Amino acid sequence: MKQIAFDLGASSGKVMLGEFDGTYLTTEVIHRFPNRQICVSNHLYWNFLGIHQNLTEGIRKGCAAAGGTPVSIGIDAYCNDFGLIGRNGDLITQVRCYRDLRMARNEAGIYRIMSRRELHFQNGNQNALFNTLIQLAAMRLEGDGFLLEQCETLLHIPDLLTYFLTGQRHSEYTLASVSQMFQWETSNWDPEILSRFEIPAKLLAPIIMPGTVAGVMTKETADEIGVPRMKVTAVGEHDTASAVAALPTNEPHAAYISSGTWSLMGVEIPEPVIDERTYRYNIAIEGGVGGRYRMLKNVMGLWLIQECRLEYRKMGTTYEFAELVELAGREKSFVSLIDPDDEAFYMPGDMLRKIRDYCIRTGQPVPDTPGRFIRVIEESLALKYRWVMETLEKILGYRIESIHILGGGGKDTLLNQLTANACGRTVYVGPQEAALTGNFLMQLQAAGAIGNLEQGREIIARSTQIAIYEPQEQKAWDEAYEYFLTLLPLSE
Ligand SMILES: C[C@H](O)[C@H](O)[C@@H](O)C(=O)CO
Repeated sequence: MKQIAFDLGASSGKVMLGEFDGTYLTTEVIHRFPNRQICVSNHLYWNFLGIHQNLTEGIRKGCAAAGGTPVSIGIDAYCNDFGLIGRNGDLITQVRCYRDLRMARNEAGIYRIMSRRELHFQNGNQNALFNTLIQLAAMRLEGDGFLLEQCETLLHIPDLLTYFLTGQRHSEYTLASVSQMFQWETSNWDPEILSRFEIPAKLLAPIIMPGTVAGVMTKETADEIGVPRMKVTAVGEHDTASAVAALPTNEPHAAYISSGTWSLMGVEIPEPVIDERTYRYNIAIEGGVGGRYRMLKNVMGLWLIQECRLEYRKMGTTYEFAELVELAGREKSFVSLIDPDDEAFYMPGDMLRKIRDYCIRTGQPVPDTPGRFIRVIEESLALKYRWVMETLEKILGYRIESIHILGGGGKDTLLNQLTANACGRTVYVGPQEAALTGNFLMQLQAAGAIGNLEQGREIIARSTQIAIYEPQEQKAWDEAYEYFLTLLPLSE
């Protein structure tokens, strides 16, 4: 049984062909392309049409490589960003990037409508300016609310791509669950939030669960692409949900780090936990596949390195990611540390200066070579993971036994080892194409090839090479952690 999976990250997209023979899942990347937010007159956008073109290109290549019609295709991407469909079925708005400044410009006004606290207790989502709700509120406050009245449907990126393939308008559950407009009790849109923020309920599409069929490619689209018509399956369309689905274990006390542009560190829980501590530490409760919930914290992640790389490229030197990691590996430990989630690091641009300024502000030596900058970032990320792990342990009341690094960030072998050292836990790395792998699992479930997530995870454990890192140098890391804690804001 062959399937196509499409995964869009904030720095790249990929299409994979997967084949399940009843025991093993084998996968092959058949198309990849770069992705990045585009700044025009101080607004940040995604090149949605380019993304769509790469999807169709990937489907064409996938069908050719499959040597027949694949059973289905599944689409996942980062969350929150959306397009609005007008009365004629067209895409009316550009797809903005979640880092766009319009939310920061309107922050005070937005949280006057409903406070951060009230919002968190309403559905447990993290308070973040990138949430769909906050983007919509900013649109209204900047005078674009008429679009919400006039347009027919809001669709998140994977749902938007599915719509252009099938003509069907749905809101996939895992994406809806992180929009800050979802209600757990009814598994539907939250009428209280919609009314307070004046979001017309008709704008939001019916919710569809992962592992079900979202539609069939229209004849026109199939002809346009030049492929046979095939099913589009709703997978865990939030890439993090798909990545977590691909955990190669059924161990209940394992933590995961979905590692890419962001590092999403968390655990799976059987029921949402929303309390003073999840509010205080801004821990998110998000919907997962297989009836699970994802309790996690966003850590700034490899974005910091991606942005440094870009700075070096602008200055005339192109470093491969692995090259930077190798340079960092040769540097001395714990010269300077940063809080990776300091708000200074959120927006694109000028990352080297921002790190330099942070070190000056906190009285630490200023890094002056690529290796030193990356060392600072990697050690700081590893220490932030420890803070997240300990915070989750306190809230959940159990010890996290192991950490699984999922996604492309697992290629960073230095960070894998530093994570084991900082957290004092065995770190398991893989699958590196976790979102795509989890995407395949939900397609297999929809096709009836697997019965449940546990079974799917056993298949992944059999089919994937998992690298193992054991903790080292515990005493030095404990000391560094003591200092690191002094850098965190008081609420942490
Ligand atoms: C804003 C981020 O995209 C989001 O929190 C994260 O969950 C994600 O989707 C990572 O790709």
